[in-house]
Amino acid sequence: MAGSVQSNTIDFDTARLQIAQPRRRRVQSQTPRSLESIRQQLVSMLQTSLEMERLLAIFFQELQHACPIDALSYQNAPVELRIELGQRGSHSASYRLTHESQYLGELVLRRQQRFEEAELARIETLIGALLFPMRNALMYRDALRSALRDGLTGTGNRVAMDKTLEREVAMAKRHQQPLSALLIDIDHFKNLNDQWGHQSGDEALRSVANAIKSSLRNIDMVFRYGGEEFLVLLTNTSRQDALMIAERIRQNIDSLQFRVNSQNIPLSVSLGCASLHSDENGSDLIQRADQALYQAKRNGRNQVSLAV
Ligand SMILES: Nc1nc2c(ncn2[C@@H]2O[C@H](COP(=O)(O)OP(=O)(O)OP(=O)(O)O)[C@@H](O)[C@H]2O)c(=O)[nH]1
Repeated sequence: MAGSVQSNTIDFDTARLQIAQPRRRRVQSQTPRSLESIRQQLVSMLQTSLEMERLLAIFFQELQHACPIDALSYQNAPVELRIELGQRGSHSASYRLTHESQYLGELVLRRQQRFEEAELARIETLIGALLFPMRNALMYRDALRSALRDGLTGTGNRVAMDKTLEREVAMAKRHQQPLSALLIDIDHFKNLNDQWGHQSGDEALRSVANAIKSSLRNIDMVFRYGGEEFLVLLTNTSRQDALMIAERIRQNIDSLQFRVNSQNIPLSVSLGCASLHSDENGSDLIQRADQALYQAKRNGRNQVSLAV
């Protein structure tokens, strides 16, 4: 049987009205009491978290009492958020969620059977309860991300780095998986600043950060370690593989076309590469990567050095 798509837009202010007047006629003729009690239960459960993943899991679970669905997917491309719950179904109901001019994302509910009109009305009432917590979760996520991000390059900042390093070292030890670190430092960056100005230096930092990010898998993590230094954490990556990745980053930056006033400015980086030993902690790992980086600089720059 062919699937169907039913699309709707849910606006925050409309939803607010809906919450203020929950006994809408079209819903009342169905099962007003039970729907209202499901909604109240949902509202109180949604107050327990500011995490979008958790909110949608609660919504998915509570929605089943009002209208069985097989899958829920949420996507908010501008904030790079995508959450999938359950199995896919051939029929779907889509909702574009907004608050005034703020876009809150797209919600798609799927199941094997077609959605009835009365079911859509129940779903819409419950989505109304989801919008306030969803807006708060997006604000919380945004605040959290800015607190952990370097404003200039969009990479993780030192706070994020310290937290992640500790977590990844613990995970690597628990699962007995390799963990590698790359310390990357731009060569002769002071000259670039002195010759072309601080703003061009900032541009170069952004270009290098982007080149590092695009040389990696999504799960690898990039942090701004200092002024013109970056740290990359490579989960489940052996020493040999880390060396290969380091070399790829070096080449990608070496071949960057970085221009100031239509003049080509050569950019290169030196890299120190280290893999976690079983008896060391995160700062030991970084220290060995730093020593290797120092060696790469001493050996003439624009190269990778592997820690012992
Ligand atoms: N434009 C810009 N420059 C920065 C920033 N943070 C640090 N720097 C500069 O980065 C330069 C680092 O210089 P050095 O540590 O001497 O290193 P280098 O010139 O890259 O030399 P080597 O690392 O030995 O190749 C300094 O001039 C800092 O002022 C920043 O956010 N923006």
